[in-house]
Amino acid sequence: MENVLTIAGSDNLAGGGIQADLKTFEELDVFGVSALTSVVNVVPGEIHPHTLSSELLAEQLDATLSQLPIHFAKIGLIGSFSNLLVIIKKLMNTDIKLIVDPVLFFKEGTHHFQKLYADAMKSLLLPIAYLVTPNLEEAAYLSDTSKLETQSDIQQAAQKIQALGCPNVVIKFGSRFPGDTAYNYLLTESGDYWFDTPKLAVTTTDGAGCTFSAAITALLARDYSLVEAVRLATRFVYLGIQAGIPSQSTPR
Ligand SMILES: Nc1ncnc2c1ncn2[C@@H]1O[C@H](COP(=O)(O)OP(=O)(O)O)[C@@H](O)[C@H]1O
Ligand SMILES: Cc1ncc(COP(=O)(O)O)c(N)n1
Repeated sequence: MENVLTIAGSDNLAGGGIQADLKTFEELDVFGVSALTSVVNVVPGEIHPHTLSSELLAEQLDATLSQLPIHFAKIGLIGSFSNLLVIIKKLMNTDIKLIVDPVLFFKEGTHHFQKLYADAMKSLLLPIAYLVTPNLEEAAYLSDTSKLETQSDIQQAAQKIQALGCPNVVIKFGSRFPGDTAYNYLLTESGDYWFDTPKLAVTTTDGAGCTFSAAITALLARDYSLVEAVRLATRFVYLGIQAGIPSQSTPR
């Protein structure tokens, strides 16, 4: 069984974050290991992140990478500029493929946006990543585009993000795009692909993005092609949302 690493935050409700990643890895038959960047409390309408020190993150990465062969790592909430630098330092000269879920904008609630760290993600992390999986707001930020309203806007944004140095880009426009269909758009160096499912009229989408990128990571580690991994991950997330349990504060 392949080992797969997630570098992410803890989500107290376990819809997203490291909990979602490890559960997804388990479900998809890879052995998940973790490096925790932060502890997040999701309270109604707000995200309260408590970021761990970069020394602690570095120690976790050293301990894991020195003991286990890892070929794929998923990066979720990083939490600070100094944590981002640690991740780059520890992973840049390895052959580990990095799947980056930017986690700059949460649908679970508002939180303080760190521009220094978001910009460093563009200039330092994406050039060493294999795949980046932004949601609609993150795609707008990373591509410096003010409005993503049509499918052609999404294609152009993906090209701009690819030009930052990351060969593969999937833009998720599930919850934030009007209409009855949830789309994922994949741009690779050899072609582009659309994946769609009906949009579910439910509120159980917390953690959908984390689960999506964790599923792609697990499937890549199991030797699926990128296109097949995105196709299966789209279906996996759809079934997960359908089976989701609403929290008491979520309107039904
Ligand atoms: N209402 C929905 N119905 C069906 N699928 C959805 C819905 N909302 C999100 N998804 C799926 O969840 C994934 C994550 O989308 P989204 O919620 O936009 O991103 P994030 O969780 O990163 O903010 C998408 O790829 C999409 O396939
Ligand atoms: C620690 C942490 N990281 C990320 C998310 C966002 O999850 P998503 O964008 O998948 O809804 C979350 N809720 N908690």
